[in-house]
Amino acid sequence: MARIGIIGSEGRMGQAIAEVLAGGEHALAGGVDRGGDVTALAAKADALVDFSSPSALAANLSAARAAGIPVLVGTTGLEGDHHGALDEAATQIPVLQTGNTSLGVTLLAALVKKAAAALGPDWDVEVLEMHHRMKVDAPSGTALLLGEAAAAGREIDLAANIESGRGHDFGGHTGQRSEGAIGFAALRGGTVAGEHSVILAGEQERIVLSHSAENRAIFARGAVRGAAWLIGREAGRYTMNDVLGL
Ligand SMILES: NC(=O)C1=CN([C@@H]2O[C@H](COP(=O)(O)OP(=O)(O)OC[C@H]3O[C@@H](n4cnc5c(N)ncnc54)[C@H](OP(=O)(O)O)[C@@H]3O)[C@@H](O)[C@H]2O)C=CC1
Ligand SMILES: O=C(O)C1=N[C@H](C(=O)O)C[C@H](O)C1
Repeated sequence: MARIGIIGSEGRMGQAIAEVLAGGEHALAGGVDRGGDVTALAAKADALVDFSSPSALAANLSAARAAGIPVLVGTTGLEGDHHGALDEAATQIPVLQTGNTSLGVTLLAALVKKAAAALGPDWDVEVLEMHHRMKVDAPSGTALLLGEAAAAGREIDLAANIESGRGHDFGGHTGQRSEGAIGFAALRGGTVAGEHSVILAGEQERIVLSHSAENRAIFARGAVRGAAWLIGREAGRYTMNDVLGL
């Protein structure tokens, strides 16, 4: 039995993770939110899960390092310096950061990579996502993860090939699609837990690979499984593929 500490415990994901812990084999070590003492939480936990805010990441990583325990970071909207901090922390403790902890999306990313590699650059790739009205970052972490998978399949750099926000300024004339681009579109509304589609559009045919999250329990179960799996591992950066043996 592992003791899991939740950062962002009063949030939507924090509450979903606490529910999974209440009905499962691992225990809740405690939780913190904005202004809480993450160092004290880390001292009584075997692993931390962080579903809070990018601005909290540095303090959360410091607390995990000081306690010598692993951390699974599910927070999205991370930028380059956040990934630098994750790499740095991973020299000392096991770290897993992912935009989506579900089994379904982890498998979907593997399928997208395979499809993009097999179809080649003549097939245009567009990533479409929809989430609830409260979501603050776009594109979603999952959309970026799927875009990375397509880019890896094509052996190109995602950052250099992103095309997003077409028409968002209502300018009207956006120009043609850039050759080889990986496009992103984000919709927000209602209570949608998470919808993602990767559209591969070729000449006269189209493949759509999709995932629908019916509720947050799928992310919460993956987060608990991932955090427990990290305990006792060597320092380093891990992925959900490692956890699931994919
Ligand atoms: N990887 C995955 O599988 C998934 C990732 N996510 C991501 O997880 C994150 C949280 O999502 P969600 O639960 O819906 O968001 P919520 O806004 O519901 O919850 C975030 C929680 O974090 C707290 N928080 C904010 N700042 C800090 C801080 N500095 N230190 C500690 N706690 C803080 C908030 O407190 P307060 O209200 O006081 O600000 C709130 O309780 C998002 O980035 C989301 O995209 C979501 C689902 C799945
Ligand atoms: O904020 C959310 O709700 C979600 N965030 C993650 C993301 O950004 O992809 C995962 C999931 O789609 C729900």
